[in-house]
Amino acid sequence: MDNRIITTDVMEEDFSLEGNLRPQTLDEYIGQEKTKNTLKVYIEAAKQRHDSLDHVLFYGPPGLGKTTLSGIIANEMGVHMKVTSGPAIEKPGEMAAILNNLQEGDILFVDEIHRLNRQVEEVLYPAMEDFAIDIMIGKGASARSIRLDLPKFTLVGATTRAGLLSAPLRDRFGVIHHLEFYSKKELTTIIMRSAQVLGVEIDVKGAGEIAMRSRGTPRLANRLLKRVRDFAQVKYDGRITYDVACFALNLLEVDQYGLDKLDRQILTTLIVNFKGGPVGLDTLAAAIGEDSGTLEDVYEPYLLKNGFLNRTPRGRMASALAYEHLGFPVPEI
Ligand SMILES: Nc1ncnc2c1ncn2[C@@H]1O[C@H](COP(=O)(O)OP(=O)(O)OP(=O)(O)O)[C@@H](O)[C@H]1O
Ligand SMILES: [Mg+2]
Repeated sequence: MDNRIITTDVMEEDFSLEGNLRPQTLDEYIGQEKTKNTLKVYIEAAKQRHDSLDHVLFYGPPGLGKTTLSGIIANEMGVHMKVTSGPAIEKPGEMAAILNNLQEGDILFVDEIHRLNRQVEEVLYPAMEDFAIDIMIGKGASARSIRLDLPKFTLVGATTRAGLLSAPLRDRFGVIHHLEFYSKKELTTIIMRSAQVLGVEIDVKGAGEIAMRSRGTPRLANRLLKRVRDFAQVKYDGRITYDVACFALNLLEVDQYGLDKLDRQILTTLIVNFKGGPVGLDTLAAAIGEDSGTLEDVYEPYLLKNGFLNRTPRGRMASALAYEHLGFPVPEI
């Protein structure tokens, strides 16, 4: 169970937040400029032609705004959005029913689209390409397939693992966008906006401090903001300043780089027990009492991306930055 405050998974407390904090229009959506600008053009063009939008695929790490963007597209196009997810649809018939119930121009949002099973996925091929589904009627020798026309709809797919998407499915998306981690400046703007929505007083330095520790991820920025707000309310006068943000985030043990206790434990173990590595994934996982899959998928990516950890053919190694950040002397090479 991943119950760290810095998890990018959706936590229960996020639900009450996500509704109001989700931007509704492209102009309210902060960052991802390239994606935003191209989407703007496609939406405008489709609207001028009174046509539906091309199928869109968003991929990138959790909590960066894929679901949010999909909602914005529906909003800007003035159409309905039906939401489902890869693991939720088990049978081809279920997918056919969903498609059949769409109206002209509607958006079908499929989250975790890489988790659709093969047969369900195959229903999507003709649906995306020809706006039709093939349905089998009858049994045995008299079985035949009939083609059912669908309204022209837009499929918006989201995935955190683009590599797991099959080629035939990927090729049917006209527009593919990779969402990037947000800069500190963008996250600061997002936090200022969220604070306004929540009715919390905050200054730019306070927002900046939360932004710096949010791992480039808006979901996390909003969650940390909410936690810091609680401290501000109980321990201070309710206003979030730099000092209040530092105080609260230090108590939550989320440091200047957004690393938490477990991240630091991984690096410390690597440095102290294994002389900085290289050490195999399994050995390191056993030393910190975690399973190696979780270590690899959940904890490692952020450490790798930010240069605390290096992956070599002989195993994991702590970087000079890791030594410095944790206050160990950097070894001579
Ligand atoms: N560009 C943005 N500006 C402001 N807030 C944002 C932005 N992107 C995301 N958020 C906020 O971050 C939260 C998470 O976004 P969202 O649910 O869209 O992420 P996601 O990429 O779909 O994540 P997952 O992969 O876990 O489904 C939302 O509550 C939303 O309010
Ligand atoms: Mg989502």
